[in-house]
Amino acid sequence: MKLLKETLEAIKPVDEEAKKKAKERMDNLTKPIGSLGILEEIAIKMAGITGKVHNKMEKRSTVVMCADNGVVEEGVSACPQWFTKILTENLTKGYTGVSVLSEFTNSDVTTVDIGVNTDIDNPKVLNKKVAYGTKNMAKGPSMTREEAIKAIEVGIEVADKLYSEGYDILGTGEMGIGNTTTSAAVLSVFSGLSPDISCGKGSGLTDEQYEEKKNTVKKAIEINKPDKNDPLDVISKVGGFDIAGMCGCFLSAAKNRKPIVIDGFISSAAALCAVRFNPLVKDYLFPSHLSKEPGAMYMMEEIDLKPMLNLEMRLGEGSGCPLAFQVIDSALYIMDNLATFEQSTLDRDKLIDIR
Ligand SMILES: Cc1cc2ncn([C@H]3O[C@H](COP(=O)(O)O)[C@@H](O)[C@H]3O)c2cc1C
Ligand SMILES: O=C(O)c1cccnc1
Repeated sequence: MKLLKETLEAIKPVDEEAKKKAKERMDNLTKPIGSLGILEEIAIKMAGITGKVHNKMEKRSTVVMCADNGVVEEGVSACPQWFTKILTENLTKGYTGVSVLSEFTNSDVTTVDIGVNTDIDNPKVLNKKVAYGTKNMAKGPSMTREEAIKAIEVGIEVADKLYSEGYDILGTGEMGIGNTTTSAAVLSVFSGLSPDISCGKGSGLTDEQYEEKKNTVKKAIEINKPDKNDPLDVISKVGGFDIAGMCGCFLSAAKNRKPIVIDGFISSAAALCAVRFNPLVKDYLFPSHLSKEPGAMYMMEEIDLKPMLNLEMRLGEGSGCPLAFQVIDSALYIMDNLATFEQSTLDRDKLIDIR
């Protein structure tokens, strides 16, 4: 609990003065004011985080938290549970979507076993196992409160270490069969939305299985009665080790005054938990894309953030993060390189601000 407590206490607001200076420069670049939309917002937000108008995000990694979910025994995923272990190992071999996109975008993947239900003997997988999978949340809490704290602290430790090694920006991803079910439960608890709305078909379900998935989430919430005002209670009762670990990464980013990227539905569930721990965390988060999982839109609304892309992706793994790194690079490059009105010998006063 010490690390979590210290981390939460160390989170401070972003640098508003730097944001103001960044906005002034952005509005003085040769373009109609606000015309580069979210790219402008990204560059200004980054200034608030780093305290500098000009920024470069050269060293980047997507941290993939891998864990099994006991709720899989309710038949909430079409995929067998053992897929988790194989897919976790595949992350280190370059066989997954996030691996390929990371290679393409010159970024790393950090694979963490935070709770896969079998041992993984692979030096490229960080062994941070809290337990061999969670319990079935449809029958009782996913994990103990102590395990939830431990898993969040694993996430804080992993991200703290990466930032201290010189990573400029991190992304968050996951691997764990059944984790769209836990994420839907987290969303329903915090938002009050019915599981009929928060649940999607995840990696694929028949209509009949989909109905069962909704019933399972309803049952999990009914049995456990998570307290929406206590994120630790929500994570331990209806969350997963992957969600807890990613939540820890978000908290670490805010503590270290570093940027961090949200991927899809599951990563957003973890971001929502982090924001509920401390609302200041939001200013350190960059949502990459709007997942096609239907609950993703509500997740974004709940966190109150706007994703930068909509590519109708629904893969998870952190696959949106390497793409977001490219968009962020573009935004920062604009800030550095677009000519000012003065350089362009144009008169800014002739423009009308329609934002
Ligand atoms: C081959 C394959 C690769 C994946 N990569 C990510 N996921 C995604 O699907 C899983 C969640 O979906 P559900 O809740 O329906 O089980 C997670 O592992 C997530 O990362 C995958 C799923 C599959 C099948
Ligand atoms: O958006 C996601 O993260 C997602 C959606 C479906 C399946 N797995 C992950």
